[in-house]
Amino acid sequence: MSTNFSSLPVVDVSALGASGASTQDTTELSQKLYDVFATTGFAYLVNAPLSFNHDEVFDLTREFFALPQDRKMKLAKKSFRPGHYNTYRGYFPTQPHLTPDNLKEGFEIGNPTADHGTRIPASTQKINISEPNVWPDRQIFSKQERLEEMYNELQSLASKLLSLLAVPLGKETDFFDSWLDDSLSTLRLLHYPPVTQTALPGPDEAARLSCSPHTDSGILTLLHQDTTGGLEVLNAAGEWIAAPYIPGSIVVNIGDLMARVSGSRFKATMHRVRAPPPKPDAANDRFGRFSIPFFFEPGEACSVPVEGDEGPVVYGEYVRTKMATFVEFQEDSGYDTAIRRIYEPY
Ligand SMILES: O=C(O)CCC(=O)C(=O)O
Ligand SMILES: [Fe+2]
Repeated sequence: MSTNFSSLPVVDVSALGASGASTQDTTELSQKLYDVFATTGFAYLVNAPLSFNHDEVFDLTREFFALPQDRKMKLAKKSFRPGHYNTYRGYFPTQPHLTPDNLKEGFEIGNPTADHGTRIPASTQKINISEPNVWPDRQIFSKQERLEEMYNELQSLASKLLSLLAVPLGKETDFFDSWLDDSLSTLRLLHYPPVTQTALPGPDEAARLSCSPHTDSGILTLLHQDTTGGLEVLNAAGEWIAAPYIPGSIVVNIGDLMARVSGSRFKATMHRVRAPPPKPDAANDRFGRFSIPFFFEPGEACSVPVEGDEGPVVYGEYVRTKMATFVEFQEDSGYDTAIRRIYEPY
């Protein structure tokens, strides 16, 4: 359980980009990160060393989601299109036939430079977590290379943050290095469509959500969110604290695995997203909220030592156990039949 915070701390990470950062700057940053992960479990990072800004990242996201639905569905995971080979990477559509508090579509990519030649073939595994990425044709989506660069930069930023946590956690400085061999990190573009004004709750009604309360499962998450707002984080008193957009910031939070590795010193804090209201110029802008979480994860074969537990966790097995409970990863999500029922009733 996190502490009783009323807002999220802001951490300046400029020391990560400066080639001449002093040892003192790095030690201070490392202590600061330890403190926020041990209290709120969530923070805003500012001055991160990235080559892209929010405008670029959200223009690219918009370009992807503006593709015609049939082009996006060509990239759909097998659970939505049984004839497809991709089980883990690719597109997932909104699922209005399921609970309404998870209304989102997304596109997920893994390590663009991974060597897929030596991996277990998809046919022997229900979910192939190390499969290659799938992409739209370059003629209809021009930003594949840029997204791959973003993935690599976020992986590098997350790796630097992780390495700073080794010493305050009482580990050797290179403790986490081997974790990142064949890392399974995921970059996920997300679009939460707007809900109608009438579907939004009144002042005394429960929040209408587009992402239900959860903790993230991996090491840590780096999140770009647009200006819409709606992200909320649960404090120890059981209050949902708003985490609005802060210009130029990235939200960071601890995942379940890292909380276990730290012997519960770090907090994997519960969070959720409120449904976005319609845009004032809805006639010209049909989109709701965009966000881009980057889930930083170890390699499939990584043996993760968790404190106070029965033994190390092999990361690939951990992911598969979790995935088996997610409806979008069932062999047949019911998407095709249910969507036909909703849109083609006769
Ligand atoms: O969209 C957001 O702000 C948060 C998304 C999130 O928590 C997730 O995908 O795990
Ligand atoms: Fe999350």
